[in-house]
Amino acid sequence: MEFVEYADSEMMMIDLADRLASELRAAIAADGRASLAVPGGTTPGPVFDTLSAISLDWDKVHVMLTDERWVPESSERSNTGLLKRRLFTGEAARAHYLPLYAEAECPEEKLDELQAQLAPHLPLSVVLLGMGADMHTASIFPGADRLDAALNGDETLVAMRAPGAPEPRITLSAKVLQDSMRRHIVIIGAEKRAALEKAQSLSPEEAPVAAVLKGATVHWAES
Ligand SMILES: O=C(O)[C@H](O)[C@@H](O)[C@H](O)[C@H](O)COP(=O)(O)O
Repeated sequence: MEFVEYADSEMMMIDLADRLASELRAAIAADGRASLAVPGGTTPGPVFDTLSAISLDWDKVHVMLTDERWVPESSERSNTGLLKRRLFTGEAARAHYLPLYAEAECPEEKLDELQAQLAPHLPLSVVLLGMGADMHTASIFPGADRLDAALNGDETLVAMRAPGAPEPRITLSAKVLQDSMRRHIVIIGAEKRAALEKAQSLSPEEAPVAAVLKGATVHWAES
């Protein structure tokens, strides 16, 4: 694991966007196309703002979420809504979106359909992840109902219900995340830095982010 510390989060977001763009260009040069997975939540918005303005062959890029809350796009909690507002605009409007949500009461009803859409775009070329102070990443939460399947199973997508998550989640499995050789984790603040340090000595069951640290680059700023 590489740890990169920045003087402030603004510099971090710009540098991270540039790195992601470079890695997407490299994947396109090597394979003729690229696939990118990004998180939702409150941290990555500024990365998307910068990345969306960068010129590259976005029409050769397929983008998916690392995880989604099982809510319609119109919900303010929708990660899809976040991407459509802040990533799929400007240059990146030409990218192709692979959804992790479809209209249904619960994610289990749509798992097969959604997984089939993702399959042609795996392994992922580039992955950006967030992390919670509880050391979850994507929607792989400690104490979640299908934590073992998400950490140790062969499924691409796992439906999760976790203590503290207001709605059902759907998440890429640790296997899918580990299969990407270009993996970045972006965190802000002293609490998350301490949680990341703690996670390095815990099991993935206790600290799910531990399952994706090997080979990852962690980007951190105090604020
Ligand atoms: O749906 C989500 O919330 C994200 O996809 C999730 O994986 C996020 O990366 C962590 O929960 C950290 O969230 P913050 O960046 O808001 O702290």
